[in-house]
Amino acid sequence: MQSMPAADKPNSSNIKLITPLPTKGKHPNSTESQLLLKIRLMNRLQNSLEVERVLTVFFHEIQTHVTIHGLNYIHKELNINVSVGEQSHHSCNYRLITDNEAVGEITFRRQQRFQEEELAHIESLLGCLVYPLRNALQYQLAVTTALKDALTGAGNRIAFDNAIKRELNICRREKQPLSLLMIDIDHFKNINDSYGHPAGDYILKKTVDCLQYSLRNIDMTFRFGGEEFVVLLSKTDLINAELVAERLRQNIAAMQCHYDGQSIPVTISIGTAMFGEGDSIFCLLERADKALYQAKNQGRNKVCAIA
Ligand SMILES: Nc1nc2c(ncn2[C@@H]2O[C@H](COP(=O)(O)OP(=O)(O)OP(=O)(O)O)[C@@H](O)[C@H]2O)c(=O)[nH]1
Repeated sequence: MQSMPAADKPNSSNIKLITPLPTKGKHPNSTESQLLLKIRLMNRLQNSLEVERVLTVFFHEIQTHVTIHGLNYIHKELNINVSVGEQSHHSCNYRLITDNEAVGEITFRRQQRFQEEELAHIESLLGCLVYPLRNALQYQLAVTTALKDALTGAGNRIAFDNAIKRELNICRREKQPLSLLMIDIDHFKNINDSYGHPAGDYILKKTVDCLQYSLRNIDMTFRFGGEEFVVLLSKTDLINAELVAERLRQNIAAMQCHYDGQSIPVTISIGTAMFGEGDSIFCLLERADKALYQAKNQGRNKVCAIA
């Protein structure tokens, strides 16, 4: 593990020093007690493959040796940001690297300034965190990848099946509306035929980027098949779903797509449906599909809804 040393702010008094583990008659800072402490910590850290859980365990364990009020962890590439405890005035941060692999950045916060002895203790305990954290990151990456469409980055069918079950439960329990958009790129075969398959792939990616950019963070986009996508709009009734669908339609039509020096016009058709009482997932999808069929029949680049 390599670490980037702390950047701390001006001191205040009343510094709480490290409280080592009680040991049987030995000096707490002896190598043996340090080793036991690390073994215990590593055992605890290896109990989970969830990044947040690993960090929470580390936060609670480290607290018994060094006073820490808050911990923040960031992995930019994986878009992970975890905070445990409270924000405080003084901080020290470390960049974690193992086997040439970046494992993110961790910041410890507290109200009093960190002392050199404490920083050394934190650094030595961080050595126990790096591998369990790396394993948790790899697990999270594997799970996320398994639920994504490799080409576009949208959720795949497995992700959709999971999401719709979860959203339906929430919608029933909280008596909130739930709407679904079935989206299809118009004349996509012509795009492939006229500009080539790689251009078609590029359009699929651009379309998903534009859909996601145009939606709220909580809305979910899934690739259903070839050039067909589904958007789940939680807590959204049919009227608002139509407004969202119309915004998506307009944004896609205004999207600039250039491939190999050629400009490619793209439009989508959208079928909209809302989950009703006693509805099944199958019925909801069927209504959205019917609405999409109507949009195609009405000349494409259209939004249709079925209540
Ligand atoms: N480039 C590319 N093309 C794909 C992919 N998956 C499916 N397709 C193509 O998408 C096209 C879909 O064509 P159709 O189902 O006839 O639909 P369409 O041409 O969009 O016509 P309408 O939906 O009626 O407007 C087919 O030519 C498929 O080969 C993919 O991952 N990449």
